[in-house]
Amino acid sequence: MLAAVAGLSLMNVSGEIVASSNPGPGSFAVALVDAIGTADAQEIAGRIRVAKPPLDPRLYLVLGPGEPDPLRLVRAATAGGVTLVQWRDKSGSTAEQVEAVRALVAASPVPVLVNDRADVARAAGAAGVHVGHGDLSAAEAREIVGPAAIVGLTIHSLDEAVAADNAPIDYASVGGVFETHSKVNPDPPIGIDGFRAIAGRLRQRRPALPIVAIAGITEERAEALAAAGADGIAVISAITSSGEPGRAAEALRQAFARGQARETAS
Ligand SMILES: Cc1ncc(COP(=O)(O)OP(=O)(O)O)c(N)n1
Ligand SMILES: Cc1nc(C(=O)O)sc1CCOP(=O)(O)O
Ligand SMILES: [Mg+2]
Repeated sequence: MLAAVAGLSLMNVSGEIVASSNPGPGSFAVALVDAIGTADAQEIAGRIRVAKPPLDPRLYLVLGPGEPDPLRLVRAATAGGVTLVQWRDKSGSTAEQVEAVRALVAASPVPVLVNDRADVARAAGAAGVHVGHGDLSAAEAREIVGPAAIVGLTIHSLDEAVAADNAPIDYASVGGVFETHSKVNPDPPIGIDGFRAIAGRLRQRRPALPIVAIAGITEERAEALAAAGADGIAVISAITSSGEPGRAAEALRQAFARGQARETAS
């Protein structure tokens, strides 16, 4: 697969280089063969344009090996409206994580990201990786997963927002907005006002960066966060503990859409 992509990229970029010198129709083919034969690897690499998987962060489900049937959960939740999935395994071996993520990628109709482990994301063919304070930096994660992958970054404070100004990321996740029982969050919840302040600082420098909110998000809070300008909500328990993941996802999506409508109207 990689060899096929490399070969096609070499052909495409060589074709662009030759076309830019306006050769006549009779000499294009010869010039193309010459360009391929003398191609400079660095120049080709620098000219390749890569398409990222589309990122729709509206309803982001985070789940891990504690779920009794992760694939079934993801199928139901995505049918209900989950737009992005993250595998978050804080203790499994590398081999276990790669196996789990490969299965998830095959089962999920939406992009799957891997928490913390850029190496696992790459090995398992995931769409990208999510990192936070104390993990690989965003730049290090990007080095591993490459330019076509999605890299997400947790932001817990205004200082972290400032530090992220030049980080090579595709979205930021701001939290912990409310108290959560799904992980130990040492800092007090930032609340909706804290979310607004951090999102505002991130958007000063990067107005187009998608920003999701995380921690303790329920249906009611989903609406309030959308109205406060969130591009998405990331949840664990609101879906995994609901008993009906498809319905829970639908309700969260509807609540989020109501909040977005309020934001647009204001
Ligand atoms: C979408 C999303 N947002 C935040 C986090 C938390 O990341 P991090 O701070 O690195 O903590 P761990 O999840 O690694 O314990 C996340 N995973 N996903
Ligand atoms: C994985 C994670 N990160 C958080 C952060 O604040 O950085 S909160 C969190 C768990 C969110 O789970 P729930 O939706 O059940 O509260
Ligand atoms: Mg992490």
